[in-house]
Amino acid sequence: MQRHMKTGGGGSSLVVEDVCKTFGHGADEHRVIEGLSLRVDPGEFVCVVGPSGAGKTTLLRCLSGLIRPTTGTIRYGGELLTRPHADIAVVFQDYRGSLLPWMRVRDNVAFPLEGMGVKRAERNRRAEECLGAVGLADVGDKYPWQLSGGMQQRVAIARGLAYEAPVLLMDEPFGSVDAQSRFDLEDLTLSLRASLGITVVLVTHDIDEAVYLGDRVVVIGGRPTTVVDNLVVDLGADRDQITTRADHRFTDLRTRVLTMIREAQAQAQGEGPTVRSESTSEEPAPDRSPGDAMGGATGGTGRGDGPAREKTGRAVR
Ligand SMILES: Nc1ncnc2c1ncn2[C@@H]1O[C@H](COP(=O)(O)OP(=O)(O)OP(=O)(O)O)[C@@H](O)[C@H]1O
Repeated sequence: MQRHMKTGGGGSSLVVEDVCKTFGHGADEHRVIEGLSLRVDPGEFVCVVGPSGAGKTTLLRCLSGLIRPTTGTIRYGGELLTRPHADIAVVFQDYRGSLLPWMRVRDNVAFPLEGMGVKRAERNRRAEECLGAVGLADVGDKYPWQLSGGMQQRVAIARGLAYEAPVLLMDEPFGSVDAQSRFDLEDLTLSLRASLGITVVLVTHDIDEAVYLGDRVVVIGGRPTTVVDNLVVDLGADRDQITTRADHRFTDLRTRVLTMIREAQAQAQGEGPTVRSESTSEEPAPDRSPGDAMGGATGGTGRGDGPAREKTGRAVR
């Protein structure tokens, strides 16, 4: 792996505090997210799961600075995030919509750097380096349509890495590829994270994927959406598609997350119990630190350093 690639490590903390996001106005107003708080510390790998339409992409777009919350704040390194930040790169959902078919692969990877004022020689150097990092050192001269779906998604990841940003946001990045490519891309992401020390926030529909990849799994849901739970994944740093997925701790966590999502779905449909997050309570318990109240990893990032436990935000009935 390209250990000399620059990323600046995991950057700074991302802190989401009491965020609401509403679309539309008047009769068309739709409050998607309400009172959502979350903290991601440098170097963490946090997966966000929730029912379809819960607002996962909306949350990620807020974290990227592409859209702003209606109320509440998002801070990066203590500073209010009001626009895209050089430290935060995004890999979008569908490579087919994000790669430009008339551009060679190398130019696709280098393209966003042009707008950042990076000189051509440096753009090409970074593109080649990032293509090497995703195992595509020899395809720079090809066009995206000459590559398989899995390879195209690797190109999209290489483009995210080319920013050399310490924080990588990924929106359902493997949703469009076949199952085997998905496993390969998951392992690629884990090894990039380990070698570059970056912070990753990944949104996925796939609960198994979230548990396999994450140091933490943040479950969102409800109506409007908030944080339902925040689970530490105690599976250690070395994960393997066969043995990790067969581990009883993996299956236990998957069952817990799936149960919570089903409850959140039922509640959103007006059938189930009210699911309310302690971590997003307007009045955090007095014995909690602000970090705890925000669903953060205060007292450790939870990277395989203890038994699976709910840090904050337990579902309460
Ligand atoms: N720009 C927008 N204008 C109006 N409504 C929007 C906009 N973006 C998202 N929404 C609405 O916000 C809600 C959440 O959408 P979002 O795509 O964030 O959910 P999601 O959890 O990512 O969904 P999925 O899992 O199906 O991809 C949906 O009801 C969607 O229609």
